Amino acid sequence: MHAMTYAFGGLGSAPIPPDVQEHLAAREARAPGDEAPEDGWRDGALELSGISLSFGGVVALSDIDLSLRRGEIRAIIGPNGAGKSSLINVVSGIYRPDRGHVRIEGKRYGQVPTQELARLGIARTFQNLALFKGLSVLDNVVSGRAHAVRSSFLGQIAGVGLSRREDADARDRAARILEFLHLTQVRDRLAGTLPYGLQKRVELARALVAEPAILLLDEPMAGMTVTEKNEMAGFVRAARDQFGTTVVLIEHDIGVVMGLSDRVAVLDYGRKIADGPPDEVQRDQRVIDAYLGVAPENEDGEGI
Ligand SMILES: Nc1ncnc2c1ncn2[C@@H]1O[C@H](COP(=O)(O)OP(=O)(O)OP(=O)(O)O)[C@@H](O)[C@H]1O
Repeated sequence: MHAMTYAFGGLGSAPIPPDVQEHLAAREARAPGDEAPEDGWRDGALELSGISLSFGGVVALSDIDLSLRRGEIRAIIGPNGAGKSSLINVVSGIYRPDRGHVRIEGKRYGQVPTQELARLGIARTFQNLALFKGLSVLDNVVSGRAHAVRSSFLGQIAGVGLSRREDADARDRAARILEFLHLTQVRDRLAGTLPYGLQKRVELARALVAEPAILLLDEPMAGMTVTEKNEMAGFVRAARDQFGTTVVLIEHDIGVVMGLSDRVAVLDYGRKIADGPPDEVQRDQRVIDAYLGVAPENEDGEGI
């Protein structure tokens, strides 16, 4: 059998370490339905049913249903204030919906227990950078393993209370994720000194080192140059391809969204107005009216 490799379509490749191969094999071996299905639950990674959420008189989300297949990249798009971040905040347990529930791997929650997010297999990045700017890139990424070690993160940074085995394991995994995301060269730099695009990539590394089944990305390409966006899109796709991660992506750059996503859900004033493959969604008149503003095809019939 040939060795598994990380492939980046033109960005190079690296061998997949044995423990990651084991992780992938275990995930593949898990039969659909192993997660104690409840009333009609099938083989999805994440499901939102009838989610409604208001802030005072402002309706942020209205009766949202959303079902994610394992390993899909699912974009959530829509105008400013449409409810995209609120949706991610419901999935990550920051907001409790007024109505509806979230199912993660078949288990149903009125409010997702946010302190147990990592244990539930969910990691997220934030719209605004949330790195420890005064720590090295490596230590930032190691902090993404905090859920997996017994000692506290502060103890870990201080080098106190962390078993040598835990420390070695966390650093080893962090180093491999840094290699996966082509960040090895900057691993000892203070995170706050890196260019913005690289800091966003370090955030992705910190989320991925937790080996999440579901990755929530809130505008991971905001403020990036075109080149940085393309690189980031390549890394998100590579993570999905290599680890089977299910990705929820909030992104305003329609070109990136349409090129990267398997399916796209569109929100407008808290309602879901479309949900389907990119080519279908970008031709939906309601989506054009509410968000895209222009027809997706130019006179030559080429897509955007
Ligand atoms: N914590 C909050 N308190 C009060 N109102 C809120 C809160 N969070 C969101 N909202 C309101 O809910 C609505 C949806 O906001 P949300 O941030 O989810 O939209 P969005 O689609 O992510 O927007 P953007 O693209 O600008 O980030 C908006 O009207 C917003 O003002």
